[in-house]
Amino acid sequence: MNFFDRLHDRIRTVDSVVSVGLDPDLSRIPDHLREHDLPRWAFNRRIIDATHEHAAVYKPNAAFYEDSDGWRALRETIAYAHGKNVPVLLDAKRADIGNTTRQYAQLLETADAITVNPYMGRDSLQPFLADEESGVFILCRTSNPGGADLQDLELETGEPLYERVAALADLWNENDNVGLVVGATKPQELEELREQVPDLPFLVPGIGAQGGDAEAAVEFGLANGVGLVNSSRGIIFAGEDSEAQSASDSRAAEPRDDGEQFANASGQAAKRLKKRLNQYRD
Ligand SMILES: O=c1ccn([C@@H]2O[C@H](COP(=O)(O)O)[C@@H](O)[C@H]2O)c(=O)[nH]1
Repeated sequence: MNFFDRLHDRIRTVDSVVSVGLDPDLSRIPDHLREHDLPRWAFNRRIIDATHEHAAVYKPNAAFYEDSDGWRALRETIAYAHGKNVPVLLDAKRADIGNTTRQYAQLLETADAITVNPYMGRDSLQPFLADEESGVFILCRTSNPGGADLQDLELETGEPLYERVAALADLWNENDNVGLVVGATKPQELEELREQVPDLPFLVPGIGAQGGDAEAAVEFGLANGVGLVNSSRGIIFAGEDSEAQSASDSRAAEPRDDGEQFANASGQAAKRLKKRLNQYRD
């Protein structure tokens, strides 16, 4: 079954378009998990237990796993997410010349979908595009301020570069497996791109910590009800405040702190986000 059909089913099952970003910054993982063999895996497992009922996908960003323990943690994380029936979109932003990009495409043997960088052109994406079962999200108009440096450049036709990327992505979508990455910090561009490519689902990052527009993310991010709105730090580190509060409470009174409030807080944050985004769904 094609990735977007699987995603459609998942969205319907959990009534959610929330992509839970698994970016386990080691400096922010709760202290009591640091003694584990693989702290990032210990952290992610608890986050998955707490959030899976609200997750349309998990989106680990490869940047947080690019070392030997990290790759082990990522493998465990993906297998565990699959055990909960949640697809995994690996935010890896890959692509390279032919033989190298074929190596990168092997990432799709474990993940269900991947983000790729279109800068090197079609041949650099070919092995991803050819994988009919997997989803391929092409960076189009990213959420960061510097995204304008190249993506907004006006071509000789008058269109900005990101619109050309969208047009090419539409052309390359021969296997119905292509989506676009468009930041929630760019609501106007989201709207224009939705009009330009009505059938391509978007992955929309940039709400929460980056201050993007959640309503526009839903209104324009979904194609025929399928698309994803991502939050990473806003969900997985939602417990940082409550951990601090609980530490000061336990100094003041007695009690118990099993150190797991961060997971409960992430579950609550995912549930709240799902509810908020669902207000804007048809
Ligand atoms: O344009 C883009 C493309 C990717 N990202 C990634 O999404 C998450 C966002 O994290 P938050 O903590 O919710 O801000 C992160 O992995 C980014 O690398 C993006 O933000 N913008």
